[in-house]
Amino acid sequence: MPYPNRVRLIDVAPRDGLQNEKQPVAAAVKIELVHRLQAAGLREIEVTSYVSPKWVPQMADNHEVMTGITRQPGVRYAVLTPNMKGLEAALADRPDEIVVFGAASETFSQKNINCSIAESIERFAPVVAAALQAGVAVRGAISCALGCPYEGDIAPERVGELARLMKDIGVQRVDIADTIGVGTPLKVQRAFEAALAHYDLDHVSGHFHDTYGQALANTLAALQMGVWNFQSSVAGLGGCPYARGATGNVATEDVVYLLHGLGIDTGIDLDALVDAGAWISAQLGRPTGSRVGRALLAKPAAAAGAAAQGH
Ligand SMILES: CC(C)(COP(=O)([O-])OP(=O)([O-])OC[C@H]1O[C@@H](n2cnc3c(N)ncnc32)[C@H](O)[C@@H]1OP(=O)([O-])[O-])[C@@H](O)C(=O)NCCC(=O)NCCSC(=O)C[C@@](C)(O)CC(=O)[O-]
Repeated sequence: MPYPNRVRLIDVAPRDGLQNEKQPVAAAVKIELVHRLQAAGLREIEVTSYVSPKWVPQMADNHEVMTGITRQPGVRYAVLTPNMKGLEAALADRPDEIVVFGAASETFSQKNINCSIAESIERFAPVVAAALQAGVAVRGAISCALGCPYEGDIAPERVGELARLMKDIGVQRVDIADTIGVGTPLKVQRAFEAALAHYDLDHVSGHFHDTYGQALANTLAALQMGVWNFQSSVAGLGGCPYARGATGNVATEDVVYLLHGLGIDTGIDLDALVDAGAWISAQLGRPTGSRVGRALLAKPAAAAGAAAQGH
């Protein structure tokens, strides 16, 4: 299959990227990060999550962040909601999309949201119905789709089964999430084949962590299947607090460089994105986790500009 002509990227840094930070990150910094991402051309941003602050204290400022951003027309702002309590608080802050997050692994489901997979679907059903009723789009994350920190290998059938359950309760699109970055292209292919039995190509996306350095190869494998929606995190920030050993998401800068090199349109200004990645990394007191970011920041301006165009 030829590569898609365009790819839609969802930057998850403000949520997935910052939920795992040991140090507190001010709401003003999160808001500024969202502004920088939208200025760089991101049209979908995962802003925060409405989860229990006892479980993830880093997202306790969800209301402040969601109400503090200056929204740009054409940008979709998404938030995570695990239950009705989260949904009710989220709806008051007017997200464009909510994300329910399940897992293809029973153990991870218990560790992350304190219930079984079957219970999670029961819990999500009224959340999905109420969001759709309110005119808010619904996405579903299938965590541990390519492997689990507690159970090891995950059979593609389990990904397909969760996709089916999500489809049945009205989830409009699903993310195939490699929570701990153990996937390889063959696993990606099998997991997507399983999900594509229930969702079409326009309604599946890839969410790859880069723990084993496979995330770009996995992105390419999904692209070769026609997948054109991906999640990534500027500066490679990220990780799940309930996934032992998980490191950052693939860096948005690295994915954009790959895509532009393939001649695929993203609508993203790579230089502005690299600046955003350098800025948030400076706020966190460390260098950017993006290889492309590091390379372009080290180059003289003219050469960096050419590289940004994929030459
Ligand atoms: C789902 C629960 C709440 C169950 O947790 P629980 O302890 O079973 O829930 P509960 O209903 O018994 O409530 C416990 C307390 O939390 C409160 N509470 C309950 N719900 C909420 C809420 N929505 N907002 C605010 N507060 C809430 C509730 O009011 C109560 O407060 P108390 O009475 O003790 O004072 C908990 O397990 C939880 O919040 N988990 C979230 C974990 C999380 O955010 N993980 C990271 C995101 S997933 C991820 O990163 C993976 C992903 C998506 O990126 C894809 C990938 O890479 O794989």
